Amino acid sequence: MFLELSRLEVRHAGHAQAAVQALTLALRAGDIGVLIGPSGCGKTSLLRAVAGLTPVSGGEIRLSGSLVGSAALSVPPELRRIGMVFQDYALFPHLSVGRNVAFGIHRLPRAEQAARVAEVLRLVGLDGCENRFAHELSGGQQQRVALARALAPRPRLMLLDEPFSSLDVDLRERLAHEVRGILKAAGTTALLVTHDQFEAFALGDVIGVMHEGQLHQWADAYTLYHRPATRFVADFIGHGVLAPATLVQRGGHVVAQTPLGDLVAQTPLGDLVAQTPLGDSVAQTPTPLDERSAQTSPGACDVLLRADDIVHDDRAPLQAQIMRKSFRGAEFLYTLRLASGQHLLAHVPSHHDHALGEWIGIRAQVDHVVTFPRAP
Ligand SMILES: Nc1ncnc2c1ncn2[C@@H]1O[C@H](COP(=O)(O)OP(=O)(O)OP(=O)(O)O)[C@@H](O)[C@H]1O
Repeated sequence: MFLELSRLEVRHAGHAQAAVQALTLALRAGDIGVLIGPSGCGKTSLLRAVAGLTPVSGGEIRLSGSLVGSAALSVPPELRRIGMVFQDYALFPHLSVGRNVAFGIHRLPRAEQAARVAEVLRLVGLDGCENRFAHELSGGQQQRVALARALAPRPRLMLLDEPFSSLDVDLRERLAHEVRGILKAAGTTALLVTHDQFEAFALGDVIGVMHEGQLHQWADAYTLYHRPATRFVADFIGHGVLAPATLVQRGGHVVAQTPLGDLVAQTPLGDLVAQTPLGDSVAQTPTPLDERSAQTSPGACDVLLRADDIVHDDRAPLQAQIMRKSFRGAEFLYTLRLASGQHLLAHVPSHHDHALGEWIGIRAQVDHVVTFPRAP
């Protein structure tokens, strides 16, 4: 592993609670890790600790196997060979693009500097822009210059803190894909912070969901979405609701009795099978992390029903009333209410444009049945 954080703790003066608490993760060389979570969950504190800009109060940070940060030892930021890109790109507006990019390599001989500047500008798709001024460039171009500047000294790790948040939505998504391509082409290991899950999905090989200083899950996007390890991850990633259900033993199976009918587990502690009108499909339960995690033993539980799990079907006997709808281009996100009062979310193709208050037929088509202990 290239970057290893073991039980990392970061405390800020005047705060009783640590901003980062006993956080452990590992990132392989060449991989892009993304940290995501609500405002104040400790993402920036973690990134700054890795950079050496904020002291570590407990645990360890290792780069390539060497200890660079702990409560007892802190390798200065300039010796960690880490490149950083921030939200506001912080370019020098009165300097040319070339001089901005050369900022971190001014000790190199001039010819080498110029060659490296040209090389990284080519990498970010701005070849030949050396003599333009930073203030003449668009926001997206400026952010690519910031990336080129951070890459120029050949850092062994890149840290990016909300690098796209000052850009408009369209540009953000395009740039997220571009930046992934650039980091991969440069072969750089990177850790990026964002609060936007689409950005995280577009960029990350591995994604960490943080909440109140703790890492709830560190996994690829598919696993986070389909096998959330905690209620918080289930709620934070994607659209869905946690609905009350009861797990009962029936035959050799555990059955989740849900507001949308029975979902059947193959074995008491094994994978779950969703019985759907299209046939049974095998689903997996999350890997339990701790007491907040998946429930597969009989009793009251909450089952995760994603907006994609609820299918609108005029012939379905189960009816739900449309409480709210938001147009998302190809589909609507409907907020529905069952006669029991239970709310659900459903993605429905946008040609099914029903009125608010209308009752529509729905059924469950659950590929991954995920259950958690009932909330107190
Ligand atoms: N320099 C500081 N001094 C004191 N407290 C701080 C400092 N920086 C952050 N904190 C506190 O630490 C906690 C985590 O903040 P942090 O900025 O790491 O979160 P974040 O997830 O990056 O948030 P955001 O998405 O809003 O940037 C917050 O409670 C914050 O108030």
